Amino acid sequence: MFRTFLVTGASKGIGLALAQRLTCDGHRVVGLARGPSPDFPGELISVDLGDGEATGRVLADLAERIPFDGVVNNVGLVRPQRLGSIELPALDEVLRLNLHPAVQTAQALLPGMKARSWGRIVNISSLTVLGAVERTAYAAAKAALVSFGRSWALELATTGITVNTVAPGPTETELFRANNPPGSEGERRYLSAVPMARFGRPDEIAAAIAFLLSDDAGFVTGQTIHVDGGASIGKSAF
Ligand SMILES: NC(=O)c1ccc[n+]([C@@H]2O[C@H](COP(=O)([O-])OP(=O)(O)OC[C@H]3O[C@@H](n4cnc5c(N)ncnc54)[C@H](O)[C@@H]3O)[C@@H](O)[C@H]2O)c1
Repeated sequence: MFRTFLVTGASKGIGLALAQRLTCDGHRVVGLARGPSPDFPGELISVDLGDGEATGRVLADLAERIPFDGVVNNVGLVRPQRLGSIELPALDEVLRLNLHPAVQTAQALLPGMKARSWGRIVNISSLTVLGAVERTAYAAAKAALVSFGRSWALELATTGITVNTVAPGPTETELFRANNPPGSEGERRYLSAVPMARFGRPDEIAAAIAFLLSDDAGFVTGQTIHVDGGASIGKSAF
């Protein structure tokens, strides 16, 4: 069955790879991002998801004109800060951009999904929920997304709407490279944490999300899938 999905942060990286994958599978994808992308395969709407009012207006319009079957809350922001020099406005900015749009999209699309008794919400978390150097705000926000998913899954359990989380490990995207340039200490640290000894590709993360959006995943809810080359189980000492 072909569906219609909304993807936030869709112009690059994991969001773009997901849009391409879903389109290849025959689905319709509407994306939200700050800027245009020549590679985006569907309707890409320009909005700053950090602007709650503008986001609310865009979502109200979309929910009215398009019967969405699901949403992938993919937009995210990292501002590396070490304990001792954490600035509260930056902490708030990271928490807000990772969390507010997820609540807004879920709430905007919920009435339509409930009316059709079918829906999918997938939140994109991160390996850093396990703890990561200089990632206080980011890791906390990503842990909150896992928690959102479990609470929403329970609230919606009898509605036909599932809610799940994908937690990528280090993945070759602009966001990852901006914080961990080639040859940096960060790159070395992340690589050494992945038993498969390589970074993920955006299409590998997209494949796990596509599964959770599918009819095949109809009995899966409240779960977190780690797509991280084994990083979340760690390297065996034996
Ligand atoms: N790349 C990794 O290693 C990695 C690891 C774990 C989790 N993640 C998570 O995966 C998700 C996608 O990350 P990515 O690496 O593909 O990022 P990316 O920087 O490559 O892409 C981010 C996307 O978000 C959009 N975006 C950013 N700020 C926005 C704003 N204020 N308003 C609207 N759109 C905005 C950008 O336009 C872009 O489309 C994020 O939630 C990130 O935290 C990434």
